[in-house]
Amino acid sequence: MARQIIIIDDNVSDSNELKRLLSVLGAEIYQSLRIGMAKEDLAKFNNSDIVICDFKLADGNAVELMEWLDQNNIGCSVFVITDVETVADAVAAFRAGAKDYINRRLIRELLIPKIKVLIGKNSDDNFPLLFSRKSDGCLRAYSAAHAVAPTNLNVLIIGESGVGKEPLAQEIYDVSMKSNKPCVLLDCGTLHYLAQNHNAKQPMTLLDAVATQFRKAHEGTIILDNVQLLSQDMQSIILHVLANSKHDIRIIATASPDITDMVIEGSFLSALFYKIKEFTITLPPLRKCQEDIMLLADFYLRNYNQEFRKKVKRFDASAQREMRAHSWSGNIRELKHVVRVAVLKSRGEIITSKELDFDTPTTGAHVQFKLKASDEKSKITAAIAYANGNLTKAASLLGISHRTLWEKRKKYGIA
Ligand SMILES: Nc1ncnc2c1ncn2[C@@H]1O[C@H](COP(=O)(O)OP(=O)(O)OP(=O)(O)O)[C@@H](O)[C@H]1O
Repeated sequence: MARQIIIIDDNVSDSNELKRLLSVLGAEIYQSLRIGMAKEDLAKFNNSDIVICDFKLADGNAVELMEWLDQNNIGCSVFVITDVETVADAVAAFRAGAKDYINRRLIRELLIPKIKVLIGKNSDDNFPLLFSRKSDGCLRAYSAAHAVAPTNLNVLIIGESGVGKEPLAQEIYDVSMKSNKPCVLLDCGTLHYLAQNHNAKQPMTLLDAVATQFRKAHEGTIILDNVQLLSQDMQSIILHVLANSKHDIRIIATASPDITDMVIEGSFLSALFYKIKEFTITLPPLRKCQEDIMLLADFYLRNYNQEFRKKVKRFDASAQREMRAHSWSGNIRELKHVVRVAVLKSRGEIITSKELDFDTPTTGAHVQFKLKASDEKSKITAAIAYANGNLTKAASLLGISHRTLWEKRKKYGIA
C-alpha cells in the first residue's frame, strides 16, 4: 500500500538508514529534521500513515507533536525513538498515544518489524509495492541494471526527479553480489548536516562524518542519492575518501540530468563524476514512456481504492486523453498525487477529466522552471510565486522532490 511515513529526526545518518530500511515497503517516505518543518507534510496524513519521531528535537518533543496531531484530528500511528530511555518519557509518550517507545539501537530488531506488521495488517491483500513497467525505455534501463548488478562497477543512474531512480538503485543492490553486506543510503541534499548533527557533544569534521559512513558500509554498497546536490566541499571530501578507502565499497549514485552540464560548467568535479559513472543507466521521463502512463495510473487507482475504501473502476476516455497528453514534469511522483486526489474526489465508479487536478501545466510551461545550476535561485523563487506559495505544486513545477525544494530554499535563503 502506498502509505506515507515521516521520519522526524535530527540525526541525519540514522534517519537515512531508517529510510533505506523502510524503502522496501513501497511507502512514500518523508524526512524532517524538526517538528515544525514536518507539519506541512503531516497535514496530508491520515489514519493509515505512520510517524517515527525522535523523543527530543530542537523545536519540541514527540509528546507535543502528538498533542498537535490530536488537535488537528490527524489520527496516524506514532512511534517514538530515543537515545536515552527514561520511565518518565516512556509514560508520557504512551499517555500521549504513542504506539511504541523504542531505543534507537533497537530500530532494526523492534521498530522495523512493528511497522511491517502495521502495514501488513492494514492491507486487504498483498498488493505489490511497485509496478513492473512495460515501456521500452524502462525495460532497457532495468535490463542494464540487471546486467551490471553482479559486477563491482560503480553505477550512475540519471533521470528527472520522480522517475524512480531510488527503487532502481535498491534493485541493483538487492541482486548484487554484495546484497548480504551493508548498504548505506546517503541523501546528498542533507549530507552536510551529518557533521553538525552526528553528535552535538563531539562535533565531527565533514571528513570524519563521511569516513564514518564508509566504515559503516564496509565491503558493501553506498547509495549516493541525488549527487548533484553535493556541495563542492562535500564533492572533494567524497572523492578523497573514495580514493583512500580500504573498505571495498561499491557506489550506486543517482543524479538529475543536469549533472553533465554541471561537470561542463565546473560546478561538479569531473574526477568524481567519472569515478561514479563507471556504468551509466538513464531512466526516461514518464512523458517518454507512454505505455506506462495508464498502466501506472490503473496500478495506483487500485492501490488508492484500497486505501480510501472506494470502488472506482476506471478512467473514462476524456481522463485518459488528458493523462496521455500531460507533460508529467514531476513524473511518477506527480502521477501518484494526481490519481490519489482523483480517487478521493470521485463520487462514482469512473474518473473523468474533471477529477484530474494536475500540479503542472499540460504543455510546455513547465520547461521554463527546469533547474540549471546557474539560475536555480531565481527559478525556485519564480516557481513558488507561480504556485501561490504551494510548495508541493512548486516542487512539481521544478521537477524536484518536496525535500529537495526544502533543501534548496534553505541553501538560498528563500522564505
Ligand atoms: N515502478 C514503480 N511502480 C510504482 N511506483 C513507483 C515505481 N517507481 C517509482 N515509483 C514511485 O514514484 C515515486 C518517486 O520515485 P523516486 O523517489 O524513486 O524517484 P527519484 O527518481 O529517486 O526522485 P528524486 O530524484 O526526486 O529523489 C515514489 O513514490 C515511488 O514509490
